[in-house]
Amino acid sequence: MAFADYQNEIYLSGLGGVLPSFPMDFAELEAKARVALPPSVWSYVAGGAGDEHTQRANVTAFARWGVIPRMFVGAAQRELTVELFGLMLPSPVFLAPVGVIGLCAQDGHGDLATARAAARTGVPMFASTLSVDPLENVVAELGDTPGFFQLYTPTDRALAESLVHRAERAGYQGIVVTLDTWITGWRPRDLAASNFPQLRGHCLANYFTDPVFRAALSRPPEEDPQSAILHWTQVFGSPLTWDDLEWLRSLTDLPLIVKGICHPEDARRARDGGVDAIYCSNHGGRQANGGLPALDVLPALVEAADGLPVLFDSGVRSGADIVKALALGATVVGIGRPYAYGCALGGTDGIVHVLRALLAEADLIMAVDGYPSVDDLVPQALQAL
Ligand SMILES: Cc1cc2nc3c(=O)[nH]c(=O)nc-3n(C[C@H](O)[C@H](O)[C@H](O)COP(=O)(O)O)c2cc1C
Ligand SMILES: O=C(O)C(=O)c1ccccc1
Repeated sequence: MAFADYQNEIYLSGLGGVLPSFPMDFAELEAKARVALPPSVWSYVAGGAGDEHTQRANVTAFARWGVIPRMFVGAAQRELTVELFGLMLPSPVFLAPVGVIGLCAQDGHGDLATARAAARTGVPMFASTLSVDPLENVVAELGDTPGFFQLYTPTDRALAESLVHRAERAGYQGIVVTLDTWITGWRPRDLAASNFPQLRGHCLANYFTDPVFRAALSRPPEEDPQSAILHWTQVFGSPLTWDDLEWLRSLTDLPLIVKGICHPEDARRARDGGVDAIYCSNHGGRQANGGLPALDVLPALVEAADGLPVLFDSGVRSGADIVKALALGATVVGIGRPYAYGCALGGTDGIVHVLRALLAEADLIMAVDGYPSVDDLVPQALQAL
């Protein structure tokens, strides 16, 4: 079934008198999620660093590129499958790690909702360290769809090892180490409301169930959550240096991906240090304001990665954005806030809708513009505006 078929499904349902239950564009999705989410979750998810200039720039960067239409191509069938670490993925997108996705679902189990959406669409899930449900329970919902575990490297190396080995045993297919969030960026929306979900004990299940984390506490988290939260603040983030890469690499034989890379020299060094993929991202502008849009650094990173896969996220809001990121060299493209909003509106169904809508649009652009496969999406398919 082609991704574009979602369009036919929607029109056919309309002929039967059934209108779509979910928004068809990002602006409406965001507006409805704002109403659906508790204010504290909304501000955490929607907000970013500083005056959110970088967050907006991530989005507007896409508008500076245009896809050049080609005719007489006859792109009746499109090929959107991609290969990543020997896995055949049905589409070139993935669900980026979103730490509070658990809180976005009406039932408070958004990590499970995301895993079920991944299972239904074949879109891989990158499961955050910060989840409502433990990583073992999340991967159990994925069926045959691959899961990757995103690690926030704790200061306690034994805890890092424990988390990675749990992820391996549970069946994750790779480890993503996020480098840009060992400390929290300056986030005015959250500061104004003194709102930081983890400090209220949310999304800490992976720590509270971890034997190494628990061994460091004098009383278990179930009896004394405040002390457990305090301990979490002490171990959460480690300011890694290049000297730590060898240790990170030694933690697992699974594919190792480093997230938050924005400089070609960092991509080269990570490559030399033995990582399996580079993940180009500025964390959706949540960490440091005043930075470059992630899309603008992508081409140089792809060149520096020298054949290693390059994962990309930050600012993807439409199928057109997916097409452009692929053309600029991304191997796979990460969806962030849009699926959190889908989760807010309809749990698993809402996330499945967001993914299907994004993929249908990408597929239809490839059909209309004459780029029948992901391999045809090269920089020459775009013109800078
Ligand atoms: C609410 C929220 C929580 C996030 N939590 C994590 C996380 O736990 N780990 C991580 O590596 N990235 C996290 N991210 C960053 C995303 O993986 C991704 O880089 C970002 O959402 C991309 O920007 P966009 O959503 O604006 O497209 C989070 C993003 C949001 C919006
Ligand atoms: O909110 C985030 O983006 C996030 O991933 C995070 C997690 C822990 C501390 C600070 C930020």
